Amino acid sequence: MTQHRGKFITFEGIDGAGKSTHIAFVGDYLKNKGIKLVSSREPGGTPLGEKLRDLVLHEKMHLETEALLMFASRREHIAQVIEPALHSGAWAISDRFTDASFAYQGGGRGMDLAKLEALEQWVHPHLQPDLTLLFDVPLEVARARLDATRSLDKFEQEKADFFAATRNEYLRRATQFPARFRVIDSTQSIPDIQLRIAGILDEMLAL
Ligand SMILES: Nc1ncnc2c1ncn2[C@@H]1O[C@H](COP(=O)(O)OP(=O)(O)OP(=O)(O)O)[C@@H](O)[C@H]1O
Ligand SMILES: Cc1cn([C@H]2C[C@H](O)[C@@H](COP(=O)(O)O)O2)c(=O)[nH]c1=O
Repeated sequence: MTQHRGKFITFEGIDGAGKSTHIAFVGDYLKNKGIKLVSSREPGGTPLGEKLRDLVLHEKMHLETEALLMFASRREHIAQVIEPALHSGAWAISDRFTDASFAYQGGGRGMDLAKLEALEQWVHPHLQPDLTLLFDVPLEVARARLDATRSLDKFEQEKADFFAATRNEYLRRATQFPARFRVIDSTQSIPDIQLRIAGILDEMLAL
Protein backbone atom coordinates (compact mmCIF):
# COMPACT_ATOMS: atom_id res chain seq x y z
CA MET A 1 0.00 0.00 0.00
CA THR A 2 1.51 3.39 -0.97
CA GLN A 3 2.06 5.57 2.08
CA HIS A 4 0.69 9.12 1.65
CA ARG A 5 3.49 11.63 2.33
CA GLY A 6 2.82 13.71 5.44
CA LYS A 7 2.49 17.50 5.53
CA PHE A 8 5.26 19.84 6.66
CA ILE A 9 4.23 22.84 8.81
CA THR A 10 6.63 25.57 10.00
CA PHE A 11 6.13 28.25 12.65
CA GLU A 12 7.81 31.61 12.23
CA GLY A 13 7.96 35.04 13.84
CA ILE A 14 10.28 37.27 15.84
CA ASP A 15 11.23 36.22 19.37
CA GLY A 16 8.19 36.61 21.62
CA ALA A 17 5.66 36.58 18.76
CA GLY A 18 3.90 33.57 20.24
CA LYS A 19 5.12 30.57 18.21
CA SER A 20 5.71 28.15 21.09
CA THR A 21 2.29 28.94 22.57
CA HIS A 22 0.55 27.77 19.41
CA ILE A 23 2.78 24.83 18.50
CA ALA A 24 1.37 22.91 21.47
CA PHE A 25 -2.18 23.78 20.39
CA VAL A 26 -1.53 22.66 16.79
CA GLY A 27 0.03 19.41 17.99
CA ASP A 28 -2.99 18.59 20.16
CA TYR A 29 -5.42 19.65 17.42
CA LEU A 30 -3.85 17.38 14.81
CA LYS A 31 -3.45 14.44 17.23
CA ASN A 32 -7.17 14.74 18.05
CA LYS A 33 -7.83 14.47 14.30
CA GLY A 34 -5.84 11.21 14.21
CA ILE A 35 -2.75 12.70 12.59
CA LYS A 36 0.62 11.18 13.58
CA LEU A 37 3.12 13.99 13.92
CA VAL A 38 6.73 14.77 14.77
CA SER A 39 7.54 18.14 16.35
CA SER A 40 11.02 19.71 16.42
CA ARG A 41 12.81 23.06 16.29
CA GLU A 42 15.58 24.97 14.57
CA PRO A 43 18.34 25.51 15.07
CA GLY A 44 18.44 22.05 16.63
CA GLY A 45 16.10 19.14 16.15
CA THR A 46 18.86 16.50 16.37
CA PRO A 47 21.63 15.84 18.95
CA LEU A 48 24.19 17.44 16.58
CA GLY A 49 21.81 20.27 15.74
CA GLU A 50 21.32 21.04 19.43
CA LYS A 51 25.11 21.34 19.87
CA LEU A 52 25.19 23.74 16.91
CA ARG A 53 22.24 25.63 18.46
CA ASP A 54 24.21 26.32 21.61
CA LEU A 55 27.11 27.69 19.56
CA VAL A 56 25.03 29.83 17.23
CA LEU A 57 22.84 31.30 19.98
CA HIS A 58 25.72 32.32 22.21
CA GLU A 59 29.00 32.70 20.31
CA LYS A 60 29.97 35.83 18.36
CA MET A 61 30.80 34.93 14.74
CA HIS A 62 30.86 36.20 11.16
CA LEU A 63 27.32 36.55 9.79
CA GLU A 64 28.05 34.03 7.03
CA THR A 65 29.40 31.55 9.59
CA GLU A 66 26.11 31.98 11.46
CA ALA A 67 24.09 31.33 8.30
CA LEU A 68 26.18 28.28 7.37
CA LEU A 69 25.72 26.81 10.86
CA MET A 70 21.96 27.37 10.65
CA PHE A 71 21.90 25.46 7.36
CA ALA A 72 24.24 22.77 8.73
CA SER A 73 21.83 22.19 11.61
CA ARG A 74 19.00 22.22 9.06
CA ARG A 75 20.65 19.64 6.80
CA GLU A 76 20.91 17.21 9.72
CA HIS A 77 17.34 18.01 10.83
CA ILE A 78 15.95 17.29 7.35
CA ALA A 79 17.92 14.05 6.96
CA GLN A 80 17.33 12.66 10.45
CA VAL A 81 13.87 13.97 11.36
CA ILE A 82 11.79 15.77 8.72
CA GLU A 83 12.18 13.56 5.65
CA PRO A 84 11.82 10.27 7.57
CA ALA A 85 8.66 11.58 9.25
CA LEU A 86 7.09 12.76 5.98
CA HIS A 87 7.97 9.54 4.18
CA SER A 88 6.34 7.53 6.98
CA GLY A 89 3.11 9.48 6.43
CA ALA A 90 3.48 11.48 9.66
CA TRP A 91 3.21 15.27 9.62
CA ALA A 92 6.32 17.26 10.59
CA ILE A 93 6.05 20.48 12.61
CA SER A 94 9.13 22.68 12.96
CA ASP A 95 9.50 25.69 15.25
CA ARG A 96 11.37 27.75 12.64
CA PHE A 97 12.94 26.73 9.31
CA THR A 98 14.61 28.47 6.38
CA ASP A 99 12.38 31.57 6.45
CA ALA A 100 14.05 32.38 9.78
CA SER A 101 17.45 32.38 8.03
CA PHE A 102 16.15 34.93 5.51
CA ALA A 103 14.54 36.99 8.28
CA TYR A 104 17.39 36.98 10.81
CA GLN A 105 20.54 36.56 8.69
CA GLY A 106 19.14 38.26 5.62
CA GLY A 107 16.90 40.92 7.16
CA GLY A 108 18.44 41.42 10.59
CA ARG A 109 22.11 40.91 9.75
CA GLY A 110 21.92 42.19 6.16
CA MET A 111 23.39 39.09 4.49
CA ASP A 112 23.12 38.88 0.69
CA LEU A 113 19.75 37.21 0.00
CA ALA A 114 21.18 35.57 -3.15
CA LYS A 115 23.60 33.63 -0.95
CA LEU A 116 20.74 32.49 1.26
CA GLU A 117 18.78 31.45 -1.84
CA ALA A 118 21.82 29.43 -2.96
CA LEU A 119 21.99 27.71 0.43
CA GLU A 120 18.25 27.02 0.31
CA GLN A 121 18.60 25.45 -3.15
CA TRP A 122 21.60 23.36 -2.07
CA VAL A 123 20.31 22.13 1.30
CA HIS A 124 16.67 21.45 0.41
CA PRO A 125 15.98 21.86 -3.35
CA HIS A 126 12.92 19.61 -3.22
CA LEU A 127 11.48 20.42 0.19
CA GLN A 128 9.35 23.41 1.14
CA PRO A 129 6.79 23.66 3.94
CA ASP A 130 3.21 22.90 2.95
CA LEU A 131 2.16 25.59 5.42
CA THR A 132 4.10 28.36 7.18
CA LEU A 133 2.31 30.12 10.06
CA LEU A 134 3.91 33.55 10.48
CA PHE A 135 3.02 35.12 13.84
CA ASP A 136 3.33 38.82 13.17
CA VAL A 137 3.63 41.38 15.96
CA PRO A 138 5.20 44.82 16.45
CA LEU A 139 8.51 44.61 18.32
CA GLU A 140 7.18 46.29 21.45
CA VAL A 141 4.49 43.63 21.83
CA ALA A 142 7.02 40.81 21.40
CA ARG A 143 9.46 42.45 23.81
CA ALA A 144 6.77 42.85 26.47
CA ARG A 145 6.01 39.12 26.22
CA LEU A 146 9.56 37.88 26.67
CA ASP A 147 10.07 36.96 30.30
CA ALA A 148 12.17 39.77 31.78
CA THR A 149 13.79 37.38 34.26
CA ARG A 150 15.30 34.96 31.74
CA SER A 151 18.74 35.57 30.24
CA LEU A 152 18.58 36.73 26.62
CA ASP A 153 20.43 34.88 23.87
CA LYS A 154 22.56 36.63 21.23
CA PHE A 155 19.55 37.38 19.01
CA GLU A 156 17.21 38.48 21.78
CA GLN A 157 19.81 41.05 22.80
CA GLU A 158 19.60 42.75 19.40
CA LYS A 159 18.09 46.24 19.15
CA ALA A 160 14.83 47.49 17.62
CA ASP A 161 16.25 48.13 14.12
CA PHE A 162 17.43 44.50 13.88
CA PHE A 163 13.93 43.19 14.67
CA ALA A 164 12.25 45.74 12.40
CA ALA A 165 14.37 44.41 9.51
CA THR A 166 13.76 40.82 10.59
CA ARG A 167 9.99 41.35 10.70
CA ASN A 168 10.03 43.07 7.31
CA GLU A 169 11.94 40.21 5.69
CA TYR A 170 9.47 37.70 7.11
CA LEU A 171 6.64 39.73 5.57
CA ARG A 172 8.51 39.96 2.26
CA ARG A 173 8.87 36.16 2.20
CA ALA A 174 5.15 35.87 2.87
CA THR A 175 4.38 37.99 -0.19
CA GLN A 176 6.90 35.99 -2.23
CA PHE A 177 5.30 32.65 -1.27
CA PRO A 178 1.59 33.38 -0.69
CA ALA A 179 0.49 29.78 -1.30
CA ARG A 180 2.20 28.41 1.81
CA PHE A 181 2.24 31.45 4.14
CA ARG A 182 -0.59 32.41 6.49
CA VAL A 183 0.22 35.65 8.30
CA ILE A 184 -1.44 35.72 11.71
CA ASP A 185 -1.92 38.97 13.63
CA SER A 186 -0.44 37.74 16.89
CA THR A 187 -1.56 40.82 18.83
CA GLN A 188 -5.01 39.17 19.04
CA SER A 189 -6.00 37.07 22.05
CA ILE A 190 -4.75 33.47 22.22
CA PRO A 191 -8.29 32.01 21.78
CA ASP A 192 -8.95 34.19 18.71
CA ILE A 193 -5.64 33.17 17.16
CA GLN A 194 -6.31 29.50 17.82
CA LEU A 195 -9.73 29.80 16.20
CA ARG A 196 -7.98 31.14 13.08
CA ILE A 197 -5.35 28.38 13.21
CA ALA A 198 -8.04 25.69 13.54
CA GLY A 199 -9.72 27.02 10.41
CA ILE A 200 -6.43 26.91 8.50
CA LEU A 201 -5.75 23.33 9.65
CA ASP A 202 -9.29 22.22 8.75
CA GLU A 203 -8.73 23.59 5.22
CA MET A 204 -5.52 21.57 5.01
CA LEU A 205 -7.14 18.42 6.33
CA ALA A 206 -9.90 18.76 3.73
CA LEU A 207 -7.38 18.73 0.85
N1 LIG B 1 -1.61 36.31 21.67
C1 LIG B 1 -1.00 36.43 22.87
N2 LIG B 1 -1.50 37.28 23.79
C2 LIG B 1 -0.92 37.43 24.99
N3 LIG B 1 0.20 36.75 25.40
C3 LIG B 1 0.74 35.89 24.51
C4 LIG B 1 0.17 35.68 23.22
N4 LIG B 1 0.94 34.74 22.57
C5 LIG B 1 1.92 34.40 23.43
N5 LIG B 1 1.81 35.07 24.60
C6 LIG B 1 2.70 34.98 25.76
O1 LIG B 1 3.93 35.56 25.38
C7 LIG B 1 5.05 34.80 25.92
C8 LIG B 1 5.94 34.34 24.76
O2 LIG B 1 5.21 33.42 23.96
P1 LIG B 1 5.99 32.27 23.17
O3 LIG B 1 6.98 31.62 24.06
O4 LIG B 1 4.97 31.41 22.51
O5 LIG B 1 6.75 33.15 22.09
P2 LIG B 1 7.78 32.63 21.00
O6 LIG B 1 7.46 33.31 19.73
O7 LIG B 1 7.82 31.15 20.97
O8 LIG B 1 9.14 33.20 21.56
P3 LIG B 1 10.60 32.58 21.30
O9 LIG B 1 10.80 32.50 19.81
O10 LIG B 1 11.51 33.51 21.99
O11 LIG B 1 10.54 31.21 21.94
C9 LIG B 1 4.43 33.64 26.69
O12 LIG B 1 4.39 34.01 28.05
C10 LIG B 1 3.02 33.55 26.13
O13 LIG B 1 2.11 33.07 27.10
C1 LIG C 1 16.23 28.71 12.47
C2 LIG C 1 16.91 30.04 12.71
C3 LIG C 1 16.81 30.68 13.94
N1 LIG C 1 17.43 31.87 14.12
C4 LIG C 1 17.34 32.56 15.44
C5 LIG C 1 15.94 33.01 15.78
C6 LIG C 1 15.89 32.93 17.27
O1 LIG C 1 16.34 34.14 17.82
C7 LIG C 1 16.88 31.82 17.60
C8 LIG C 1 16.17 30.52 17.90
O2 LIG C 1 15.67 30.55 19.18
P1 LIG C 1 14.11 30.38 19.51
O3 LIG C 1 14.08 29.49 20.67
O4 LIG C 1 13.39 29.85 18.32
O5 LIG C 1 13.66 31.76 19.78
O6 LIG C 1 17.69 31.62 16.45
C9 LIG C 1 18.20 32.45 13.13
O7 LIG C 1 18.80 33.55 13.34
N2 LIG C 1 18.29 31.84 11.91
C10 LIG C 1 17.68 30.64 11.64
O8 LIG C 1 17.81 30.10 10.51
